[in-house]
Order: sequence, then C-alpha cells, then structure tokens
Amino acid sequence: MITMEDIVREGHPALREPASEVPLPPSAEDNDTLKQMLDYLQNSQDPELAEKYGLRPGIGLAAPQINVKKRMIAIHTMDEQGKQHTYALYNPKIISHSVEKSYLTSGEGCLSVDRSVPGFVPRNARIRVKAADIDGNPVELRLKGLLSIVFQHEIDHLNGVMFYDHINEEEPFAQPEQATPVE
Ligand SMILES: CNC(=O)c1cccc(C)c1Nc1nc(N2CCN(c3ccccc3Cl)CC2)nc(N2CSC[C@H]2C(=O)NC)n1
Repeated sequence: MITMEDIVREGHPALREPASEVPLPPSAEDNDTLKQMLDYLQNSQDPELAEKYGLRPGIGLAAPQINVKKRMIAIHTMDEQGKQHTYALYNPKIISHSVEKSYLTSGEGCLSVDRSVPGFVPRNARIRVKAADIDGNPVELRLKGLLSIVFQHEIDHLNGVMFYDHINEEEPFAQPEQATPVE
C-alpha cells in the first residue's frame, strides 16, 4: 500500500528528471505499481482511511512522485457535474491543445510539495491525449475543465516540471491571457 512515506518531496531528484516510456504490454510489476497509485488516490479520498494512514488527499499522482521514473499516471476525481473519472495510464502524450488557457482559481497543490504556493497556474483549456490503459490498450482522450488541468499537472511530473514553474513570479495572480477560470 502506498502511503505518504513513499511520496518523494521537493528536492528529490526524481521530481526533476524525465521519466522513461513504459514498454508495452506492461510487465506485472508496472501493472501492480499503476494499480497501487490509483489505490492511493482512492484511499486518500476516504476520510477514514486517510485519517487512519495519514494520507494527504489527491486527485492525481505520477510515478516519479513515488520514485518510479516511468511514464505512468493515475487520476481519480469528480468533475464539475459530479461525475466520477478514474484513469490509470501508461505513456500519456498531449497530441494537441487549445490556444485558450484555463487555471484553477484556488491555485494548485501537489502531494510532493509540503507548502502552499500561491498563484494561478496557466494551463491549456482543452487537450487531446494519447496513452495506453492499464491493460496496454491504446486510448485517446479529449479533456477540458478540471480533468484537463489535472492531466497536465501529472504529465508535467513525467517531464520534471512542477506546477509552480508556470506561476508568474512578478504577479502570481495576474489573469492569464485568453483564459477561462476553473472553480
Ligand atoms: C494551493 N491551493 C490548493 O491546493 C487548492 C485549494 C482549494 C481548492 C483547490 C482546488 C486547490 N487546488 C488543488 N486542490 C486539489 N485537491 C482539492 C481537495 N481534494 C480533496 C480534499 C479532501 C478530500 C477529498 C479530496 Cl478529492 C484533493 C485534491 N488538488 C489540486 N491538484 C492540482 S492538479 C493535481 C491536484 C492534486 O491532486 N493535488 C494534490 N489542486
């Protein structure tokens, strides 16, 4: 079971190194790791389990955050319409994106960052992603809103990018150009 001890924090080299493509079909080990990442998110959103195991809640997790330098991400979140979205993917790649930007009006948090970093994180409003699902089958996703933001945050981790790298240093709350806020 993944707990907070397994999550590396800022300063750990794994967060600043590019992660490697996962050979498909996935090995039993990679499959198990990805399942455990998804379990973490689901456990972290259960008040009892989160309390019992001291889990910080998250809606996205990337393998480099557990010191596995492989291109694997897990996402488990509710969207604006209250619909549950669960993804466990290998080798996600953004193949196209909107010119329009968007950002979380409350800023972003990260399980590997034990501090609040205020500011808007400008992201592409809509993205098209190609990846492989947990069984290694190809998937193509068109994402917008919160899901688009979470996917970009997690794919950034595969490229050694942290959310605060995108925050405008001079004016953290400057309204990003051509952007629609996501509450
Ligand atoms: C500095 N201000 C803030 O953090 C921030 C502050 C307010 C609102 C938002 C919206 C903020 N921003 C933000 N809030 C989240 N959560 C909201 C609470 N939630 C959660 C909490 C408890 C139970 C169940 C759940 Cl579900 C867990 C997820 N998550 C992310 N991110 C950025 S993309 C990856 C994702 C992630 O999983 N981070 C750990 N950002």
